[in-house]
Amino acid sequence: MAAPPAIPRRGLFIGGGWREPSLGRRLPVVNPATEATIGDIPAATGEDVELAVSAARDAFGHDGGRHWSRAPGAVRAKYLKAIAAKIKDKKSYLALLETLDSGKPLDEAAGDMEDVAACFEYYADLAEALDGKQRSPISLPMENFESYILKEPIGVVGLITPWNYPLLMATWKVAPALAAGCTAVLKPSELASLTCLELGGICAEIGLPPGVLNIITGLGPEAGAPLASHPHVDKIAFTGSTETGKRIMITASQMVKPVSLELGGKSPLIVFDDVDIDKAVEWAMFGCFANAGQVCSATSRLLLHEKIAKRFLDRLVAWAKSIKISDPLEEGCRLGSVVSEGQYQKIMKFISTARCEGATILYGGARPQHLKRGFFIEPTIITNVSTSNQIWREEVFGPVICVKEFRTEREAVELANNTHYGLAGAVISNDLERCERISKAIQSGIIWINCSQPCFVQAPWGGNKRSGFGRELGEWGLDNYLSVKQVTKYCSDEPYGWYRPPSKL
Ligand SMILES: NC(=O)c1ccc[n+]([C@@H]2O[C@H](COP(=O)([O-])OP(=O)(O)OC[C@H]3O[C@@H](n4cnc5c(N)ncnc54)[C@H](O)[C@@H]3O)[C@@H](O)[C@H]2O)c1
Ligand SMILES: C[N+](C)(C)CC=O
Repeated sequence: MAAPPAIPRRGLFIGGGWREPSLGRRLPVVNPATEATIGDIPAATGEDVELAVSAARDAFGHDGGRHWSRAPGAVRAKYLKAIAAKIKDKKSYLALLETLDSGKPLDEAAGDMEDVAACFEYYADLAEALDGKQRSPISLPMENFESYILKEPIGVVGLITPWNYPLLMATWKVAPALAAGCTAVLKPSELASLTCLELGGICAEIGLPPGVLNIITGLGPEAGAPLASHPHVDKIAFTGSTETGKRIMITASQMVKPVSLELGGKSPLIVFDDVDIDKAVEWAMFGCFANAGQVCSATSRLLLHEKIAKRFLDRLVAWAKSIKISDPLEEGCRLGSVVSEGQYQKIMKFISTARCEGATILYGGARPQHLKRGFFIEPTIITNVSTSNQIWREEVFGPVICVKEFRTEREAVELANNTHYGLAGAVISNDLERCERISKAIQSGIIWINCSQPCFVQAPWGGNKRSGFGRELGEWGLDNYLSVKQVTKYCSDEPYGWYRPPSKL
């Protein structure tokens, strides 16, 4: 087992340096796998938000934007590549910090750090390519006019992120925002901020111009809300719960401020009767038990064809029993703790409500007996679920899967769409035409065929319905931070000729 590193004591990262929070307050960092307090983070308030936004605004306009916002994309790409290189150098250390902070298995945290570096590299390439996309001409129906497009950074952006993939979710916003030429204030979740603060250290090491990225930690209402409502923040990009997303949208609407929202989900996985059962079971497990089910796109509603349901569930229970649940630093751990005591209590309440509403806890539903401390929950499989049950309707954000059977393809699609959410969906079948039909019929932003959860930086990510709007990743992720300006030129020597010239006296 890897030896835990000392937790660095960081300040807020503002204007390229570290600052103590204005009110001098700090929040404890608790390792959810041991319940021990291992450090603390600064608790920013409105005063700190002011400083961070002002630093970002100065950096945006500094020297007429020549050093950042109006610099060639190739200049910004150099910094993004340098950040990626540092992330790679520090991968093991950052993964350890992420695990200690969030409870996720060390193998998963290491994978996240690889994805973080890849995301910075990807947006470095898009920043470079942006230069070639400037002044792209628009074809017009009148020859005495010429028009072209400028893609400009939106300005100062507020980036508010959750705890489930702390550095990765921050990177999905920071990398494209910086690639576009924006300057940013990042507010990570108070439940897991350590690696985001380390990103501040990396920015200082590589010499990112001061104020281009500012990182303020603290509570949502105290640090996130003033950022969302700040009149000098030009856009808010938010990932988190649907409830907080609604609040952000209301606040932003007062200033007609653009928002992009990546919110919760309750995604379906449909399994037909023509599949290799063990292969499908593994995807069902990965779809809902990876990261202890704390995944926005978790396929937490499992729809099984009635012909295979019994066999499938027997195998699912057998596979679930074999998951190594342990301290997330232990080698081979596949289920760590959930992020906090609050999240543990919330998940347990979902399970007890499911039981009270008549559902069956087929497997799990409790703390694993061999782990006396830490916020661990067994992988939990719930059957006899009705579509009116809370466990069917609401996002649990824990290692809990609920199951229903279906007879026909139509019934499967109806059940899949029986949700206010629309982030993702998955189908497993050997009939690829059927998979294509279902891909079109499910109302969500992402569909997986014969798998669940793989995520690539090149492909768009985002939801429909109450899972939010806007798309991150890929070129769509860059567009989130660009404003499109039309420039139209009159290019004839002739007068326009709409009005008669005044008669000469
Ligand atoms: N769609 C996606 O891509 C995606 C990805 C990851 C997580 N999520 C969702 O995130 C949720 C879990 O994350 P969470 O518990 O951190 O969500 P949350 O909404 O509680 O918090 C998210 C962030 O918002 C901040 N915040 C809280 N109240 C605020 C306020 N009033 N004003 C401004 N900021 C405020 C928090 O401090 C945190 O930084 C789940 O619903 C999950 O599905 C979605
Ligand atoms: C796509 N993923 C799993 C990294 C983030 C969603 O919570």
